[in-house]
Amino acid sequence: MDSTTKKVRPGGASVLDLDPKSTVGGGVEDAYGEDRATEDQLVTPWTISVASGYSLLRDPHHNKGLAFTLKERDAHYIRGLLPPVVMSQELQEKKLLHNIRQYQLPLQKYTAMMDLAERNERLFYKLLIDNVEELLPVVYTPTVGEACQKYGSIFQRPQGLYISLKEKGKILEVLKNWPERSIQVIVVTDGERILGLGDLGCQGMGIPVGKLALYTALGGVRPSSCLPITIDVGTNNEKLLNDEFYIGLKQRRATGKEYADLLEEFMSAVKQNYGEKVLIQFEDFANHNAFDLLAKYSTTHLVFNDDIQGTAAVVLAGLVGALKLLGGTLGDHKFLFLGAGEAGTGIAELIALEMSKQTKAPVEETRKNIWLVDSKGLIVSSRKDSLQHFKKPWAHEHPPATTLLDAVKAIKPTVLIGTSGVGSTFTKEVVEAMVEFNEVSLPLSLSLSLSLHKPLILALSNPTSQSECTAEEAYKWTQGRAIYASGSPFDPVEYNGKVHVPGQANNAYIFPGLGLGLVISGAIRVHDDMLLAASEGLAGQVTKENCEKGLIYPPFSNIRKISAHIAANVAAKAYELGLASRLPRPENLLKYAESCMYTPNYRTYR
Ligand SMILES: NC(=O)C1=CN([C@@H]2O[C@H](COP(=O)(O)OP(=O)(O)OC[C@H]3O[C@@H](n4cnc5c(N)ncnc54)[C@H](OP(=O)(O)O)[C@@H]3O)[C@@H](O)[C@H]2O)C=CC1
Ligand SMILES: CC(=O)C(=O)O
Ligand SMILES: [Mg+2]
Repeated sequence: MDSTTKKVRPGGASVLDLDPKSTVGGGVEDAYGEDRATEDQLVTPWTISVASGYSLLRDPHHNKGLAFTLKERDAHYIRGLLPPVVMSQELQEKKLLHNIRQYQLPLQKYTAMMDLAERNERLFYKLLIDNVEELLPVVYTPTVGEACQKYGSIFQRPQGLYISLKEKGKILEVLKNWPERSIQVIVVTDGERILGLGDLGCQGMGIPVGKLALYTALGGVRPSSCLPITIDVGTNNEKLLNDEFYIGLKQRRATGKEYADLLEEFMSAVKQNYGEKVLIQFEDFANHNAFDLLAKYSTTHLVFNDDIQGTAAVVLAGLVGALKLLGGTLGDHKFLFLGAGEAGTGIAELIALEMSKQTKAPVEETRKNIWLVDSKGLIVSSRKDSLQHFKKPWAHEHPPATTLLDAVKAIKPTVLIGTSGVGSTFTKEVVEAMVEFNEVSLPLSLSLSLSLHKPLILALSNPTSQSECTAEEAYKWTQGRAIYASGSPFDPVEYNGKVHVPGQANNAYIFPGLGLGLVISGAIRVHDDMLLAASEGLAGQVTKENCEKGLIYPPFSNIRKISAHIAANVAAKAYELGLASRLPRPENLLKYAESCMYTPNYRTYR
């Protein structure tokens, strides 16, 4: 396509014919009823291209395949380009689901879904939304992990923007090459810590693509306003460096000033190109960059780190859900983490903050109920000098413990949380120890003494291969007593005649609704209280019926409703804090959030 030419469809309609119906993103509906950028946003070299005929069938944003009516086929020059049948979107969906179910391998299903997204965007989202529990594991964890590992060989077409060291000095130009102008959410990775799979370099692109698919499907953010970006500063993955088919820069990772300068140019270019209300979600950066980037840009940009903050909000909501089963308050519990990186310390800090709000005790006090273990053992004060800054607040006075089992025996936690990225680390001995002392130590109130027989075990590491223990192991080793949730999904487990349904503690519950709330309120900064608001929004959706089934999270099948509640809570907090720029404040934020959500049903083309 000639990007400098305004395209006019054969019928004569051009961008000037558009019906200027305003939308949340400040866009308008185009001649097909799709949301596009307004004319004043269309600074050269962008134009709106209005496809018709053959090219319309190849435009995933507008293509409806066999669902084009005969009238539409005439009006848009596609009669004869399709077989004669006209099929409803529902029937197309049924056919595709049937096809996808025929594939044996998850990666085949993933590829089929991605092909569909590239062919017919609305059908992709309809299929995903209507079958979210079945298809989430296909487009997201665990399959997206395998897709990233094989990303170079799977994909023919780019699904996002690649910004490498070669683009230094030209990042603004690169952003302008993206065909959509009205961007509201960017998910960016540098591929250094992809799930628990390590450094996958440029192949990490599967993660921003997957996360943004969930922004749309789960949170209702328009697909055209989502932009996946991978920053390629090299990779330290020897296998990739030696792979002749590797798609990224074949050099070791840039660090220090070179890295910081590229990121600085990127962040400035984003703000310059899209304004200050574009949300930038940092995803799967290694912790030696993640904390610094968040600290540096959270005062100047609308940024959040999903691994540190989104995960924290989802886990806090799960704990509130678990308290409905266990009784007591957060302060009655003792938490032990395996893994003291982004997820571990992020969750720990939000729990401490919430406890501090509840008890009015200083956060330095509430942190004392929370303990973390890293690759060198329990984090204690005698290690303080050699600890990274994000671990230091957790270095309590205590004798050292080298193994997790020793730490569990010493600390006697009621809640065990895995955020290490290493699979099978919650061994039988560790899990049995959790049961043992939860039975014998009844230190707290009488109301808790009975319920503490249920240890809470969260194995958050992704993908499934890195899970600290499986659902089956957790239920078996605790004789069915554990309350268990994992980062990647597990099937229900039957133990001693009872079916146990594991929860999925994944930040996918939070970021789509959080992002929607930020977008609809025109928030200019992310504040910790918004994370608490998001977490409350999720926890509030756990019903009595869920509790009776032992669930600490509501089912993903309700996720659009859940996201709307999270968005409303986050937006309300943004207004309360004076960080919302969309004025006047809508009176009913829940209704407003719902009304803003993208729905993938086909539109009738004029
Ligand atoms: N469920 C969800 O929603 C989410 C899950 N995650 C998952 O959590 C995992 C960790 O992510 P993240 O926190 O960002 O990673 P980080 O690299 O920031 O942290 C990993 C931590 O685990 C520790 N660790 C590594 N190996 C061991 C070991 N054998 N024994 C004890 N500790 C160990 C590391 O120790 P040291 O510091 O000494 O190196 C580090 O503290 C990943 O698998 C990721 O997929 C992440 C975000 C969200
Ligand atoms: C879920 C997620 O963000 C992670 O595993 O990194
Ligand atoms: Mg992540």
